[in-house]
Amino acid sequence: MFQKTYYATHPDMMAGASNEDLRDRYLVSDLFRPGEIILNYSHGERFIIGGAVPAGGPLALPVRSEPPSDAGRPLLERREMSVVNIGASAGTVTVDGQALELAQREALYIPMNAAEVTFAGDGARYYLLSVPAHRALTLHKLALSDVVPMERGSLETANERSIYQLILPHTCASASLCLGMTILKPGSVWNTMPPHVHERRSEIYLYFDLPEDDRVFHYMGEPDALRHIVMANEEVVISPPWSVHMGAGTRAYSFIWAMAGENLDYNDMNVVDICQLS
Ligand SMILES: O=C(O)C(=O)C[C@H](O)C(=O)CO
Ligand SMILES: [Zn+2]
Repeated sequence: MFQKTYYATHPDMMAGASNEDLRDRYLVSDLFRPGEIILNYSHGERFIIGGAVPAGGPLALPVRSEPPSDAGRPLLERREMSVVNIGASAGTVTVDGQALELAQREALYIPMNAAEVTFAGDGARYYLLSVPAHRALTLHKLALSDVVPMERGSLETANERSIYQLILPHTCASASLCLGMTILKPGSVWNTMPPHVHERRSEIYLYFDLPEDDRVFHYMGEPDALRHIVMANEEVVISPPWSVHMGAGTRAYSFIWAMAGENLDYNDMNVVDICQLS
């Protein structure tokens, strides 16, 4: 059922890790294949990280195949899910018979216990994230215009950006999942600068809106032992709780950040001074 399983890691492994080791453990590629739903499994917060591209016909979220006692049960029986349409065209997501149109950059929160979820629309590209949940909340569609963005950074420091908090307690109730989209202004390339760590949550970044020949240099690791992974458009990186997560692109781009863990407090983070990085 899963393209790949990503295991939880200890920061000690970073010192001896080659670039290939880092890519193998933290980079999630090949998520968006026409006509398929691709799902990956991370032991960090038990995130499912996926993509659905319904070219040629609707796609249905698969049912569980393991363990045998769960076989055939809905994937979301004990999970919640977010869906963001990063494609150029609108599409329709149907949840237990309720059809919702998602325009470009619109998001959907699907509560625990949804049994049948289908994805439709040529030109739509759905980014999927799911984490375990302990209660069923409300199906909720979110547009960027529904939230007041946090304006951060400046053009002078090449990090001027708008942070849209889409799934957080003040915008959309969830059991454990937090999600937002950050859009860099033209001429700005740095995200999350100065960076931070949050010991009580893991975070997942999907970089998109990046031309094919451009790249984002994503920095990770403990603040005094930074490493980087070179990332292309529509690739995902997993950030363990002990790692900073920040990047500089060869031009402006957008990214979707998502977290899960101990709490839903966006501000539960330790900001690191730039001069502490090495
Ligand atoms: O550009 C930023 O700064 C971000 O978008 C940071 C993320 O929201 C984040 O890391 C939240 O923990
Ligand atoms: Zn963060």
